[in-house]
Amino acid sequence: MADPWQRAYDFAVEVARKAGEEVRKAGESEIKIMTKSSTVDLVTKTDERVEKIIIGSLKEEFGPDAHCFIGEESVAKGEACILTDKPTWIIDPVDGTTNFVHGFPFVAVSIAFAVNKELEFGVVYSCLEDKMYKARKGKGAFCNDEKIEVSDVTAINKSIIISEHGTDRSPEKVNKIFSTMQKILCIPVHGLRGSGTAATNMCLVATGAVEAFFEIGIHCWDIAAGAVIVKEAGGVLLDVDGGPFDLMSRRMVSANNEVIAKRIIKEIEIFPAVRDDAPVQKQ
Ligand SMILES: O=P(O)(O)OC[C@@]1(O)O[C@H](CO)[C@@H](O)[C@@H]1O
Ligand SMILES: [Mg+2]
Repeated sequence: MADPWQRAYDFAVEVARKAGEEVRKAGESEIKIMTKSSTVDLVTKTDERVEKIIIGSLKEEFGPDAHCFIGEESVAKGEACILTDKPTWIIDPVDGTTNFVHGFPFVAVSIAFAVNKELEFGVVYSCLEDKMYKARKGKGAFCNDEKIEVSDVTAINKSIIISEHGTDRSPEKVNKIFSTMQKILCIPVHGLRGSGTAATNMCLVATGAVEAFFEIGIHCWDIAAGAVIVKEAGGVLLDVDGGPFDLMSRRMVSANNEVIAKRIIKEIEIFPAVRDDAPVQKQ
């Protein structure tokens, strides 16, 4: 049977490339920085403009009401962040906005597509490196059209692990994050890393450059596309407590295999994160 979402998948790759070109160009001129949830949660006009370009292109191609959208900047402006059974695009126009404003060379456009709450495909365009990562459910994962696979390492002490520290700098959370990192570092692992973009971090798991990436505090738009890419590259996704991965929970361990994932999970100090789909508190 023909793949019902092939056209959408191919179009997502085109749109991600176009969006990434916009981000790349915008990085060459002066960037006006604004903030969102805290003084270190940065956003720029480029994030907003590129999200509009992506959603506008998808609506033009598939019809204005055919699909639903969850976009980082639309949610920041008050749109709902609820994943239903309807075909839904999950978009982060600039993953790694802090990197973007500083010229730190990892910035990604992340576009995923879910139907019946199941991720069908994901596209991550690491636009400064010009690397197009993509994966379609059941059809493997690719970087610039070359098949990619997770590493086959099962020894945690031969691994590189990625985590990030996020934009919530409350001392209790920062303490838990660094305490977890310290424990993992002292297992010891070969190294700890962080690119500053969850989407790119997941692609690094998918290519086998690192064994795992975990984080509490990420959003669905940071990881939806990467989740398909990791899985299709042969990796695993789990919750930070070892339970099943839940896209809206803001907690995730992605790894090359369950042995590595479960060894990391032993060390993770869990702290609360408000779900992406939690009802918005009225003031
Ligand atoms: O706002 P942005 O640039 O899309 O989010 C960037 C980001 O670094 O924030 C998360 C929280 O630490 C990351 O892992 C995520 O990818
Ligand atoms: Mg992001």
